[in-house]
Amino acid sequence: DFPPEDSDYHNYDELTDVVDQVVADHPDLALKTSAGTSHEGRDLIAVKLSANVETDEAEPEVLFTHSQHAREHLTVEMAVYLLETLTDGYGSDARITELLDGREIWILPNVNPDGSEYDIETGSYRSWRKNRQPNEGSSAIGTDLNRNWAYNWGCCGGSSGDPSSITYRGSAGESATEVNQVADFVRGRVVDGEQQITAAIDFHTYSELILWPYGYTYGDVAPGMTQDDYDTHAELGRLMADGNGYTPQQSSDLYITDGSINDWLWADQGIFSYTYEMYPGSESEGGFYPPDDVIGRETERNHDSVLDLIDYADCPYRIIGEEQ
Ligand SMILES: NS(=O)(=O)N[C@@H](Cc1ccccc1)C(=O)O
Ligand SMILES: [Ca+2]
Ligand SMILES: [Zn+2]
Repeated sequence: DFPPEDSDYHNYDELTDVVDQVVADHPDLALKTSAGTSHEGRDLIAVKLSANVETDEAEPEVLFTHSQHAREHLTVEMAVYLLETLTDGYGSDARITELLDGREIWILPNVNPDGSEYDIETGSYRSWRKNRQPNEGSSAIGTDLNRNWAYNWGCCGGSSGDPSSITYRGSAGESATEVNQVADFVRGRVVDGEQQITAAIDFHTYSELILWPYGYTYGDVAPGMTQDDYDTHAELGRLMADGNGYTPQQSSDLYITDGSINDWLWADQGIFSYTYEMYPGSESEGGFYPPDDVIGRETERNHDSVLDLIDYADCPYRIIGEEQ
């Protein structure tokens, strides 16, 4: 479990309890389903939020994923914040009500539960990042989920081929159990040939950044990314950064990565895709393990920015004045 001084963080069982409570309190707005099972057998929880949640309505869909990286526990708290705020606010907050009436929101609050539990199981943090899947021919455990997505996998020096590296890309795209199953979940949202999810945020810590694709190349435009596509990503990224004070940039401005979720969501599925690197801005402010007394402030900080993404999900190109 978490160290006693950080008891406000949710371990996997406590997260499950929160999900079950939210669904029990709001059965017309929240539906618990599953994106599959982790390597060690934990449920990859998926929660759908929408008015008339039992019905698959013709409404734009949005995807939020959390905790690809095990030690980035504040991202699970971000999911808890969204689950509670978006349901409790329905009927009282005008903007939340409007968005739940016209959108279908998928929250996957922990896509690497094995890694998260491993990081805290001794009561002292292990700085674990990867999943807990063994690697054939090596004693080193784990794949970096955010280098295992199958668009331009391993193309460009943005990941490692060494199983002991913390950025190990796996043996092939989607070789990681959790990546394969979340990718299947997303592919499952293609209805009559059209991907219903139009926008996504993958939550990480830390550095206070909003990142958009591509990560595999320094170029703004590249195959599958026109100038309009790029400008739309950038303008929506900048709008969201206005709301939370993070720094907006193309992810390759940080460093080149290959096999990231953002590149796959955009290039393979046509989903406008972002990474939020949450608080803190630096190692000196707590790095991957900020104290639990910042959870309330640093999750609420993203309230307006997240609602902006949900708002624009009907047609992200609106933000550059295009219909497309
Ligand atoms: N959370 S982090 O410290 O691992 N940083 C992320 C940053 C990142 C996220 C998405 C695309 C490119 C880069 C990473 O996957 O390296
Ligand atoms: Ca609905
Ligand atoms: Zn991360």
